[in-house]
Amino acid sequence: MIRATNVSFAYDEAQVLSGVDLHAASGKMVGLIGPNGSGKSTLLRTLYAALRPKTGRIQIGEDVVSSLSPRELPKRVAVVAQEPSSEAVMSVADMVLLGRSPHRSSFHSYSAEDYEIAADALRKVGLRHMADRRFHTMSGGEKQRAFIARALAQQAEQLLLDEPTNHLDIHYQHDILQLVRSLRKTTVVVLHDLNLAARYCDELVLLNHGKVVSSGPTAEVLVPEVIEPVYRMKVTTLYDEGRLQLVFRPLDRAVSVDKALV
Ligand SMILES: Nc1ncnc2c1ncn2[C@@H]1O[C@H](COP(=O)(O)OP(=O)(O)OP(=O)(O)O)[C@@H](O)[C@H]1O
Repeated sequence: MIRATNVSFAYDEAQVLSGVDLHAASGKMVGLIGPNGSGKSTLLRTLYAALRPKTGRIQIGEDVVSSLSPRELPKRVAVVAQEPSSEAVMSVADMVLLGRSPHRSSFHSYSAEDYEIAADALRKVGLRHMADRRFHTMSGGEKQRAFIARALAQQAEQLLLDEPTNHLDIHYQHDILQLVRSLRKTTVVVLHDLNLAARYCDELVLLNHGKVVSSGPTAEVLVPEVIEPVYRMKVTTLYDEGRLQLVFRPLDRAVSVDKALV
């Protein structure tokens, strides 16, 4: 379980989050959505204690996140963040094995079980055949899948993902989110694509200007009257094989300028 209660955060003087609440129940997948700059990544960083909120509280299960030691935290929470492209010369297998670091004791090498878990994680993201490749020679999409494999190898019950479908083609966007969903971990995932959010998330939290505009079951948040003013787009909802999908159209500029002048 992950719970953020009344979280506020500012970079220097600039207030970025104000009184944000988020709850991901055990085994549920919660999507964090909102326009550019609305505070999604900042909120995610507070969830894994990379940033300390000015006010409010973050709980992972029964524990306040700031009380977890640097060794305990990665056993509880695995993160796939927006990473700067790494030029580190290591094999894909070694990169994924890093996910096992929190589980091995200091000065001990990886166990046979660690290698098996890392191999299994690579298999799950479809990269087992690339285990010996140099990580820095992989494509953006392959790197992204390797980062997800590293998070899987961590075997944490909580999973935090910041735009995990970045760089992935349409097949792997769905493939990765299907995989994440099948894991039944407690997941908070930042997504820009509202149709991916519609398909894979149990619940959504919609941020705008650092505040929660709407939260709850996916189909209750993804309604035109909520989405249109936040994204400034015309939205039509439809059901494809029983699944909610959204179709977007730019607002008529003339109409929106007229409205702004009224
Ligand atoms: N390190 C930083 N120092 C100062 N301001 C920052 C920093 N990181 C982010 N910001 C600002 O905080 C606000 C929220 O940024 P954040 O990255 O959390 O938004 P986001 O919703 O994830 O955006 P995007 O969808 O564009 O990735 C933005 O105005 C951004 O410019």
